Amino acid sequence: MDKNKEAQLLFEEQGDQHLMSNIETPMLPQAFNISDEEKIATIQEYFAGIMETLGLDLKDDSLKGTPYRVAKMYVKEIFSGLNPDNMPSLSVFDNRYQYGKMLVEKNITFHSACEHHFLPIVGKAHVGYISSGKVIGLSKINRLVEYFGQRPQVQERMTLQVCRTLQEALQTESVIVVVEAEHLCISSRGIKDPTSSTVTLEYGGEFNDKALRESFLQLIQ
Ligand SMILES: Nc1nc2c(ncn2[C@@H]2O[C@H](COP(=O)(O)OP(=O)(O)OP(=O)(O)O)[C@@H](O)[C@H]2O)c(=O)[nH]1
Ligand SMILES: [Zn+2]
Repeated sequence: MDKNKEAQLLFEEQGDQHLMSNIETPMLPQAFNISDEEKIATIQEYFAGIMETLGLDLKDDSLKGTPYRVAKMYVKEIFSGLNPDNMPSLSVFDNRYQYGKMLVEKNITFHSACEHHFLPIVGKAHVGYISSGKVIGLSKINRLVEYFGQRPQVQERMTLQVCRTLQEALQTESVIVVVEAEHLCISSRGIKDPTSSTVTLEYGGEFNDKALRESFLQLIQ
């Protein structure tokens, strides 16, 4: 069956339920059994192939280290969020502060990469939550955004991943996440629009209330 037809039938059957439940980055199970060093060695080889195919002379002093440099950067830096070992530990503790209103961590700068073109996504995330008894170390929110950013991503999935993980850690549905970002695949190639940006949001619990959502949006302006 034609792929579009298949997707349409699935959508008619399940509404957007299947979209919401499928927020994990699609991964091969064997990926978790390969060490970082093995991944770097393999990627280095393939990347050298890409450079050679482009006609670059890998004997050149400036180019010869590039395959290793790129491989190390992929595994240890810009795609390090594919390795669950790098998931930040989210220190959550009891809310002893008697603080019951919304907490906002805003303007969290992050870098990611678009999974369609492997070009940078650069943006800011804004996160709010209302404690149901648990609070989280502030920097852990920034670390979580960074972790999910360090993967090939689509912005919609990243937004949901941050929101769901915080909801689980804080044991409350009352979390809101707004992500605004520039996609270099839009600004620097293809349509080459340097002024547009992409905004996504996800929320639950008390943020289903329009007035509360609006006061969050006002705070992040
Ligand atoms: N929904 C969504 N789309 C994205 C994201 N990042 C990039 N894209 C889009 O993914 C699409 C891939 O489209 P294709 O037609 O397969 O690729 P392409 O020929 O390079 O498309 P152009 O970018 O229009 O030149 C493009 O429209 C991108 O703008 C994202 O985070 N979310
Ligand atoms: Zn892209």
